[in-house]
Amino acid sequence: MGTAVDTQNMENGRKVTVIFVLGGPGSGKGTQCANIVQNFGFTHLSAGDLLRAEIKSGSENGTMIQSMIKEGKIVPSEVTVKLLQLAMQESGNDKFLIDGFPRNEENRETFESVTGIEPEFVLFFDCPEEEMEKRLLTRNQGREDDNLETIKKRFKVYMESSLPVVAYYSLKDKVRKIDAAKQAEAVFEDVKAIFNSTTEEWEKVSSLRVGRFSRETTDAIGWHGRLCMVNVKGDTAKQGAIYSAEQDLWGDMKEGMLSGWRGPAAAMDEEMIYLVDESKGVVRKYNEETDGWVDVVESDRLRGAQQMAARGGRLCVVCKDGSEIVVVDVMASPPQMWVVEPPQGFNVAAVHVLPRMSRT
Ligand SMILES: Nc1ncnc2c1ncn2[C@@H]1O[C@H](COP(=O)(O)OP(=O)(O)OP(=O)(O)O)[C@@H](O)[C@H]1O
Ligand SMILES: O=c1ccn([C@@H]2O[C@H](COP(=O)(O)O)[C@@H](O)[C@H]2O)c(=O)[nH]1
Repeated sequence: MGTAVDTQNMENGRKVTVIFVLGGPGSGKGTQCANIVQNFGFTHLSAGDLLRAEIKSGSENGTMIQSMIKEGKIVPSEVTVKLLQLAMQESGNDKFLIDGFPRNEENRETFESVTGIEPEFVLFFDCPEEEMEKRLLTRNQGREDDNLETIKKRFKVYMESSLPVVAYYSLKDKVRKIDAAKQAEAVFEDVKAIFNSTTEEWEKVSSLRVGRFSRETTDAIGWHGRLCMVNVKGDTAKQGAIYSAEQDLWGDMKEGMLSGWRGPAAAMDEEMIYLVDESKGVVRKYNEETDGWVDVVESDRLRGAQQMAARGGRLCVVCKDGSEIVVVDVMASPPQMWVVEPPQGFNVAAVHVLPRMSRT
């Protein structure tokens, strides 16, 4: 394990991420940790589960741990920290949810000083006592401590010893509080929002089959939750593939969509794909049912179109080497077109349409 000397959050030379998951007994920590593991690639280490496994293993500490758990008391820090360290080393992962620990200030100090690890943040499940009591009494997992007498003791220890740990991290702005009284699915929506906003990482998706796509210039367009990619925009032979984000699957692009992809393209609000046939100066839209492209409007101005953005019923097409943008209002009947020139001495390098662009 790392030490607190000069490395932080290092374990055997690798950087580790630790999130403490705290909350009262029965607040739903274990339930949500299972969801997080499935969605965000963490390893779940429940301190309580590790202690219970230690009892079962017949270790010399087993009897002491068992009586502490029965009384709802906190097992000495060195025992729990050792079990956590070992589990981290054995896991092979570098991202851990440590559930139900630290339970008091001494646990926290021991963990930080022994491992040199500080949590990325603390996920705190806030739940009223009556709700937690109801959940524990109906948990039905054969736990010796899920009886009213021990539950009351656990609540007392939680209030007196565990909440100060939450307060400590709160002062460090590390607490992410969750309303845990909601239905489990709704709680997970809130949990997801926290993880999505804090884990700024690229997630790997399934690979495109090797050789399917040559590494030429690629157009990639988001459309109905899919990503449509072609490797050449113009009139020449090209390859196309479609990735479904929901299924995490790549598939072939339909023949008509691919063969008609003859210039810059853009999806209007992810719904309708438009393109400009750069050699003919024709705006077309894609019809999924017929797998064909339908002419919308034609203009010499659009010949040689290079880039396009679409939003709010309008297309902005970069033409003439960036010296003009042709705006096409495809919602008007018939479609309207006008030219916007960049300031004198400037050329358009890229075009994006911000959400506030309106149709009026
Ligand atoms: N949001 C929820 N609404 C209703 N029941 C829930 C909810 N979340 C979990 N439960 C149920 O409540 C019980 C306790 O949940 P869980 O074991 O996840 O809590 P915990 O915080 O890990 O408890 P402990 O600290 O005692 O280990 C379980 O039976 C679980 O199925
Ligand atoms: O860090 C810890 C975690 C747990 N305990 C003891 O185990 C029981 C059950 O814990 P759960 O988190 O509910 O599974 C708890 O009441 C403590 O007695 C501990 O001492 N230290």
